[in-house]
Amino acid sequence: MLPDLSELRATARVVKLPLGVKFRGLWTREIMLFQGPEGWTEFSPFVEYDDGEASSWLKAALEFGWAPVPALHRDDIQVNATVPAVASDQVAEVLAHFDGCRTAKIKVAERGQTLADDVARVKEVRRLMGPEGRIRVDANGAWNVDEAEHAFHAFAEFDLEYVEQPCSDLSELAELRERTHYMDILIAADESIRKAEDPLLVAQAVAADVLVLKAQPLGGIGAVVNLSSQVSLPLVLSSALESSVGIAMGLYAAAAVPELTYDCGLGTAALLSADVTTLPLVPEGGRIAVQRPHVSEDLVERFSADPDTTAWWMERLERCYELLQS
Ligand SMILES: O=C(O)CCC(=O)c1ccccc1C(=O)O
Ligand SMILES: [Mg+2]
Repeated sequence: MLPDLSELRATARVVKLPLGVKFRGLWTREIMLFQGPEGWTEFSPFVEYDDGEASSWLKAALEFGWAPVPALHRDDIQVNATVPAVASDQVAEVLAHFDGCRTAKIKVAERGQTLADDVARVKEVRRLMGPEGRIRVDANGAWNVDEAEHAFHAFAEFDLEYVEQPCSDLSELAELRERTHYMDILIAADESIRKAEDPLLVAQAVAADVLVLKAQPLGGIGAVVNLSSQVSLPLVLSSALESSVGIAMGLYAAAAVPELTYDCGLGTAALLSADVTTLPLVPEGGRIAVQRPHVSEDLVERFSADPDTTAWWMERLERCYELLQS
């Protein structure tokens, strides 16, 4: 049962949060928040996503605000530092926001940059973290198979934990995996899962070694738990660059899956330069406790979006709500 649209409209708030560094081409993050009986919840599909895709994010938001969370297997989550595609001389400053994280995920293959830029950034992370640091990279599907294979060789000396979404298509991932098998670098699927009609089919294809799951795009914590029970590959719960409210949804999803072998990508509130709580859910000692943040009305007010942006989100909410009802 969905809450009434009138109830959603009455509690909906739209905020625009600034980022400390550019991420995914963005300097600000637009987010709609609701207050349900279970607490604050977040609806924040990126603005360019169509209503079909965005409606899964709404389903997730309504579940987190209006339904109790499932049974939990742990009360804190080990998270990775997330390093955007910054210049190598900015890496130390970014890592400083991720207290105690033993794992770092580095964005690579950003448009307008070269493989040499990526290698320099990865090299700097390895230098700062030392040999024990666990380092993964995320190409967001930007390479073709040849480019990806070339990049794997360029990264060979850095002892990567895995490469996330090196190519966009599942068939490319499968071919790359076969070609580079001998190198012992694992491949993780992210967009392949979160943009799929049926994530289960993707999970079962022999194209990846690790699955990246995001609660909002997959339709919520229940959907993540359901998927986790049907796959045997290791899972990494990750954020979609949310406020601490959306991060909380990810933390509960990570706590609700039976097994976690890798650190989760849920430290990204550290990339925001403002949040809707005075106690952001950022890593301490490499971990974040599973909890809902205390949302500050003052901060919601201070970072409220302008009326046109708010109206645009209200209309998006109505269209997505209608899709969920049909
Ligand atoms: O996994 C992480 O470390 C952080 C989350 C992240 O990278 C991300 C955040 C927003 C949108 C896409 C992605 C992604 O993993 O590609
Ligand atoms: Mg990714």
